[in-house]
Amino acid sequence: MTSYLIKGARPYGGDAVDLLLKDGRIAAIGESLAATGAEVVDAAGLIALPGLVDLHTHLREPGREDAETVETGSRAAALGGFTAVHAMANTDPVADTAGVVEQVWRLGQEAGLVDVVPVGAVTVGLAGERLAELGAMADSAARVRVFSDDGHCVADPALMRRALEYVKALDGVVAQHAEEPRLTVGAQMHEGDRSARLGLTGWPAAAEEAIIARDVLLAGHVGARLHICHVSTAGSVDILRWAKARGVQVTAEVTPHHLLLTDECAESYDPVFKVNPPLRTDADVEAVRRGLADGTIDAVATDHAPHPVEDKECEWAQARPGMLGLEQALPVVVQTMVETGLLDWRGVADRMSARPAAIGRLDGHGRPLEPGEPANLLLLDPGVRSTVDPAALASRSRNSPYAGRELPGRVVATFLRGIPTVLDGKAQR
Ligand SMILES: NC(=O)N[C@@H](CC(=O)O)C(=O)O
Ligand SMILES: [Zn+2]
Ligand SMILES: [Zn+2]
Repeated sequence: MTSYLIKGARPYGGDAVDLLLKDGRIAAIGESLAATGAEVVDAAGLIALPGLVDLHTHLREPGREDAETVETGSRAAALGGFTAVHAMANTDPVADTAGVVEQVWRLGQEAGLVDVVPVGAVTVGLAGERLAELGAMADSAARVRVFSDDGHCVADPALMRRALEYVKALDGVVAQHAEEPRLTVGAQMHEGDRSARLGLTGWPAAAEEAIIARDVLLAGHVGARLHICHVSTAGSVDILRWAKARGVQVTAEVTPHHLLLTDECAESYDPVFKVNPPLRTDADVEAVRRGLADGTIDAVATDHAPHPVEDKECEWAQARPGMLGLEQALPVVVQTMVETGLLDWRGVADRMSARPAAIGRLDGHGRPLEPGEPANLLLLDPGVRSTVDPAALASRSRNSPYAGRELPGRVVATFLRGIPTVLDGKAQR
């Protein structure tokens, strides 16, 4: 097995050191380490961070391989600096049995670019009626710990309570797509002055906040872990802060797009900006940034949602919701959280690696850059700014909301258990 000597990298943006990667682990960190047969990687000026962990990725396989596959999504993830991604369950067939989650897990191992960790559906077929085989998925080779009907809300409160009781026994977590469906019938964008003026049906903030309020009460009552997907409103952050202060075991994520973009994007009527939950107001963006900075929101998760051209290059109302995120997640966080002074590099590592790994109960990911730890890490050039070209992305789909935008920071290399999945900005397989 080849070993690698990374020369002159700056762990967490600190002083330059060498890192020796051997047998899948960080063998040594120090000044002027001897190469002794290791392949040398010049990392002068580059920041080293633990490999990123995504709690929320849509890889579309099985069923929509025209939009993405486990392999193409894994490549996009590695290029974004990720070493593990959670693959959402809203595939076709739905990942609601041990058989499907094991298939996705195996495809991830075969691609070999990131650890693909399947999410199991909460209900059979995401239909919201009967619980899926949560225990069988947890006991399978895929070792599922995160359960979600994402794309749909587990709207029935009695079923949600039952799901929380089951996952508690499995040391799992329910990741809720918080959307009260009766309040979002036909919804197209954030409900406010703009939706009224544009003549698009609104998705009120209260549809998200009502479910979060309900579910933190249920999680507190049951004593189970609850995770809130893609938090998008200031009111949601307030409710989470209240619930955490009361000791409820709730965690939450925010997407890169909700940290950067607002409902102003809908003025273009370009469906690339159509997403669930919708892009919100400036005040909401400010609130989710502050919530991420103070830890009320635990993690950044991409909600990478590839869609083929025919589902996105059409009329707004006909378009499917969702946008790409894996390859630009770190640059967006650098722009919105680091360049604004809201997070330092250790904070980025915490919100994009350590905490998501802990929520997903992943061994071997989210660990600090220290000798003896698994060699899952990335090297970032913080000084480079580049303009996003959707045609150059590794994803099979092109629906990036950042097309034509200049963003800071470029992932130069990613290592998975000591082996480069990305070098010189290029995927290694
Ligand atoms: N975010 C989206 O707008 N779409 C997601 C589903 C989801 O995350 O709710 C998708 O699967 O396309
Ligand atoms: Zn969702
Ligand atoms: Zn999603």
